[in-house]
Amino acid sequence: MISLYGVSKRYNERGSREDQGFEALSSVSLEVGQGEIHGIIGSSGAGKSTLLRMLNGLEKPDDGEVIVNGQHLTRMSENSLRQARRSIGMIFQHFNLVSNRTVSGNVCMPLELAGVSRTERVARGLEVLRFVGLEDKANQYPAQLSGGQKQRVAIARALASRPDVLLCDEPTSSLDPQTTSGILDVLRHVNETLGVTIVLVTHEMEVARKLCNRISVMKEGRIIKTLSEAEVRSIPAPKPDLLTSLLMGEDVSMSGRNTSLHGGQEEQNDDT
Ligand SMILES: Nc1ncnc2c1ncn2[C@@H]1O[C@H](COP(=O)(O)OP(=O)(O)OP(=O)(O)O)[C@@H](O)[C@H]1O
Repeated sequence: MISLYGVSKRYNERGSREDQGFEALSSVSLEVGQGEIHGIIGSSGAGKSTLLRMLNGLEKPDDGEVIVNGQHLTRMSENSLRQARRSIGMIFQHFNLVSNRTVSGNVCMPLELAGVSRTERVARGLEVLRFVGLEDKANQYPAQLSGGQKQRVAIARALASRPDVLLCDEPTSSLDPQTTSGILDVLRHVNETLGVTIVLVTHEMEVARKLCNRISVMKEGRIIKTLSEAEVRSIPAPKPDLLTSLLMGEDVSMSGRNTSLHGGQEEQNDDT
């Protein structure tokens, strides 16, 4: 479904000679299968967003090939690339909604740009809003929504064009743990119900662990390891912190033996 072969990207610092630029991606190769949820994880500046932007042609590599759904993005004219992008949705950390448009107006925007008729736009807009559980917010404005609701609208907007691939750039980094959990549920639902292949960039291992089939780890512009499904499943779940436990309505009394704060349940199991 997605293949990168030897992809490199160099950014030239202003005023510098070309050979003094900074290499954001160094010969990156990656295969993502149809229907997979693939995580890209790494510290700040590792090249995660640059890699993700390669997958819809927003960035052009200096070297290498990018093939998405059989289409060679690196060899396309701008016009063909615009067409190809309709089957590749994207969501962002800060949602990127248009503030003076209603929820429905935001969701229908890509369809307007693609020349879809008004009747069809309204029908598809409602369909995707229903899918993310927000049909009752169709006439509200982004400022009237919570962060989690804004991200659901962004997901609905990405789905309106019926994409094969959804690219997610830090989609939960502005959200609290409970809202994050809800957005991960929506993304799983998108993958399982619609068969959409997902590539998720995050710096939070817990987010990647919960959602992804495989996880590629990036460091200094390279993929240094790709964890298999079995390796991802074997990553231990962290013990919930106090805020998460309180938000989930769990018993966090410090006196009880089985408090989730101290992983009491596990201790009891170890004893038996
Ligand atoms: N347009 C650009 N011009 C110059 N340098 C850039 C540009 N875009 C990214 N970079 C640099 O390339 C490197 C990789 O950036 P990128 O945004 O891909 O990293 P990242 O892993 O997504 O980081 P973060 O988690 O902080 O978003 C960084 O050092 C960044 O400063």
